[in-house]
Amino acid sequence: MTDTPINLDSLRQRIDELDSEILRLISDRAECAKQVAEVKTASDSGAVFYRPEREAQVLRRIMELNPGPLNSEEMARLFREIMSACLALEQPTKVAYLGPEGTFTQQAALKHFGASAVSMPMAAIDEVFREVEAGAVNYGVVPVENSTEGVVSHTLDSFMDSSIHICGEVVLRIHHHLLVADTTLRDKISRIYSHPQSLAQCRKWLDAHYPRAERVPVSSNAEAARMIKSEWHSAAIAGDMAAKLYGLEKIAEKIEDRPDNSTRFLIIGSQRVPMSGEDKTSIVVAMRNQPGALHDLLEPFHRHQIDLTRLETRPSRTGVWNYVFFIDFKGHVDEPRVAAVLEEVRLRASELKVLGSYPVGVL
Ligand SMILES: O=C(O)C(=O)C[C@]1(C(=O)O)C=C[C@@H](O)C=C1
Repeated sequence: MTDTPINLDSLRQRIDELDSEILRLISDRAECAKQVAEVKTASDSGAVFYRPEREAQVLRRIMELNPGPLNSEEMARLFREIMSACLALEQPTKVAYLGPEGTFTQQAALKHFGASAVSMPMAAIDEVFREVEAGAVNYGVVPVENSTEGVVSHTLDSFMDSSIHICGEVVLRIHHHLLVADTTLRDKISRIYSHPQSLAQCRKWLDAHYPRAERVPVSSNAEAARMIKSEWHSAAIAGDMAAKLYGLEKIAEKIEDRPDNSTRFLIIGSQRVPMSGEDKTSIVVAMRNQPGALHDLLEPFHRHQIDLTRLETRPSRTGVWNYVFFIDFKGHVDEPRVAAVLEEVRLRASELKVLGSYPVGVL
């Protein structure tokens, strides 16, 4: 063998050299981002620093180019953080989310904006909307649908009376754990706290393992985690963030009934987002209460071969129109075929509101 033997010292020396190179490259990138901010500020008095379409393109490109051995999601997560830090140099980004601290919505905000954004918990979904509308924060994060439990109706209702746009989406795998405090008597658990949706998502597991424990619904998983600190006979169902925040121990992990349990969150803001190349559009449509209304609404989508990804019906609160449909489909309002469909739908509907076109979630 002619190869020099590889030893720990020489490998670490190589890692040091690479780190120096990475450090220089990240610093160069950050300098570039600062210059981008100057260009944006010079060309527009109301400069918009966060660009969801560009971020989606950067992450998709990285995932495509990734040579391994790190997997593409992992690599994108690293770049997510680099971009988050670069954006913070341009402008500190304030993000309101449905709190309290430790909820899955906070985890979604972190996943989407990275750790350099400043995230602020709000007590209710409409408060998140209000903070964004008032300009007190730059963006908001709210849950919209869960794969097991369905739609979050508060969020859909909030869109009906708001001028807010959807700027992005993020999908989070939801893993629930049974948590206890160090003072909990584990063989005496008689009460289990959690958000009603989480209790529902773990119903079968609870039936099998704690059939006699009282299930107590509370306003959030994080609140459940906080409450059990002072009750020796209680446990909570919550996620990793809440467990860490309140220093709780997981006595059973991933107890959700469906392994593919996930929640989709929306990023809301006041800007319209240009095309990223792989986009979705959300609209809300009111139709007259007459036979065939749903068919009339969907027919143009079918004819123009536009993929619907979600269709939700909500009772109209005005009383005049009985049907209000929330529709998500693939495509962006700036694409001619999407514009054509929306023109047709506008003629058939009594009201049509485009909630936003935004990049399909990358991470
Ligand atoms: O390209 C831009 O507009 C930038 O501001 C740069 C950058 C980046 O770091 O790549 C940072 C923030 C934006 O949200 C998008 C991208």
